[in-house]
Amino acid sequence: MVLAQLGTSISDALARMSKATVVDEKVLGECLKEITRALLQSDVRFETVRDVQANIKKIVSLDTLAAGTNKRRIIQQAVFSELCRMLDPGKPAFVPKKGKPSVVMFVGLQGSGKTTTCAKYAQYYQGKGFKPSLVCADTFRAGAFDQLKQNATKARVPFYGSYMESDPAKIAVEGLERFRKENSDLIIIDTSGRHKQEAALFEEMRQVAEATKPDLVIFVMDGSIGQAAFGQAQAFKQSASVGAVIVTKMDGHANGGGALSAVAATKSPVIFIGTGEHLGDFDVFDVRPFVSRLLGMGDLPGLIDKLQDIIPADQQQDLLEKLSTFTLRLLYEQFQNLLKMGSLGQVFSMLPGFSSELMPKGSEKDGQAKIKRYMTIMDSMTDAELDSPNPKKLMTESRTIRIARGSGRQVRDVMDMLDEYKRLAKVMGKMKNIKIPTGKMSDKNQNQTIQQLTKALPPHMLKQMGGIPGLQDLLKKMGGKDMSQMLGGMGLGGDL
Ligand SMILES: Nc1nc2c(ncn2[C@@H]2O[C@H](COP(=O)(O)OP(=O)(O)OP(=O)(O)O)[C@@H](O)[C@H]2O)c(=O)[nH]1
Repeated sequence: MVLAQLGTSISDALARMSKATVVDEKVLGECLKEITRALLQSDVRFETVRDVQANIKKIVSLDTLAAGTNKRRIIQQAVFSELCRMLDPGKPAFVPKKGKPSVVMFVGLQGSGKTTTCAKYAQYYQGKGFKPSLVCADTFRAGAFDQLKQNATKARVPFYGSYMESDPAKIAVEGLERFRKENSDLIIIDTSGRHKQEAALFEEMRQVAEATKPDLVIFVMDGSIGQAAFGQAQAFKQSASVGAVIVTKMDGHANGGGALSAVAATKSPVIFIGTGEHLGDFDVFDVRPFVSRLLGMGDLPGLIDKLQDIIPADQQQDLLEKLSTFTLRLLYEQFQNLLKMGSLGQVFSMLPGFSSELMPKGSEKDGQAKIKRYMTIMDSMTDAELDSPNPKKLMTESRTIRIARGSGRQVRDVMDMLDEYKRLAKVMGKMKNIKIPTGKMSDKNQNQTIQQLTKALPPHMLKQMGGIPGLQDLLKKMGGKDMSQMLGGMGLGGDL
């Protein structure tokens, strides 16, 4: 089962339970059965699923819950915290520090996505202000150096390698020396892979590690192997003092839930997940926000991070000002920003309860197609239409027919697009006035902000965010961010 489906199945089970008039043992039992089934279908190990189920039952002892307690909320929280526990090995990994030279060595089987991931990792840290560099110590696979070179060039990161030298440890040391001289603060070493775990691979890894003394060894693993991840992660951990894991190909048909929980069971921290072939298809793996997204509860801090990567800081203010008149052109620009982000689903899934109409879970491709369709329609509009503060009013029958013809779509499609715009503009209008005070918030400030948010947010979104306690939690996490900046950056505050 693809991860998005796992999340949907679990949230569906919780939603069905929420609809029951009374939550009794039978309703709880049904809900747990569905959750168990979803986890097993996602290839999570049987023992883990059994523990999750037992722990939820332990937390939610219906008999002992006082009358009047919100049983649904307690069950939801229990599911949330059990999923977090399942994925959290409770051990943080080494984190490179800017300006302080670190060496990170990548290991993994052939085809796991190691070389691609080295470049993604370099690009990620470059975006955080580091000076990364890449060394190709893979002398086993012909073409490995060229591939790394290509990726490094794309990421604009300096690289080192050799077509002639056959000793990987020697190349690694030469690369280290070169980049230390150039003041790189994050030297990333890509090593050879093999088709299977074998002595020669481990011996080579040992030699490279001995010669370069890495601060961190990252094991890269293909997420589609599901439960088999347990054995693989265990073997690498023992042979190469692996300090962290990156699970790749979490975008495809991967039994990602299985791989992640299996890795966590070896007590190895997963630090990133690969979600596609492009360099930007790379997400920090942080258990709580991840589970939150999985259950459709959103990950706003993650979203802010992603947005800040995409919309340069100097354009954010500009965007805010433009927001005061939310025109179709602005919506068009925001769609462009979204498409630039590569996998749209990643971004949308970070929005709490984001419109099931525009971007249903598991159907991100359809959502993307819809956005492109809307953009084609807007391409057939005149400047006056795009810049109008009230395009619906402007839209006569003849204009609508002209736009439909021009874009090769039906009149109905044009109307759909305008409805979507209206819906987004309405929420945007409410959002832009909400200011979250910077710095530490006083209780009074926090209460005021919560009151504003409660009024502005659509009721179902508020519910999905966990009501007022959920908002309080969110504000704490956000510190001093401005709500309109956060949502406005998307141009899509809409039926979030
Ligand atoms: N869909 C998807 N494909 C990925 C991801 N990461 C890597 N790939 C693809 O997986 C294939 C193998 O990736 P490589 O980076 O060449 O693998 P490698 O582990 O370095 O292979 P060796 O150098 O032979 O050991 C390539 O086609 C990548 O584009 C990911 O997160 N998602």
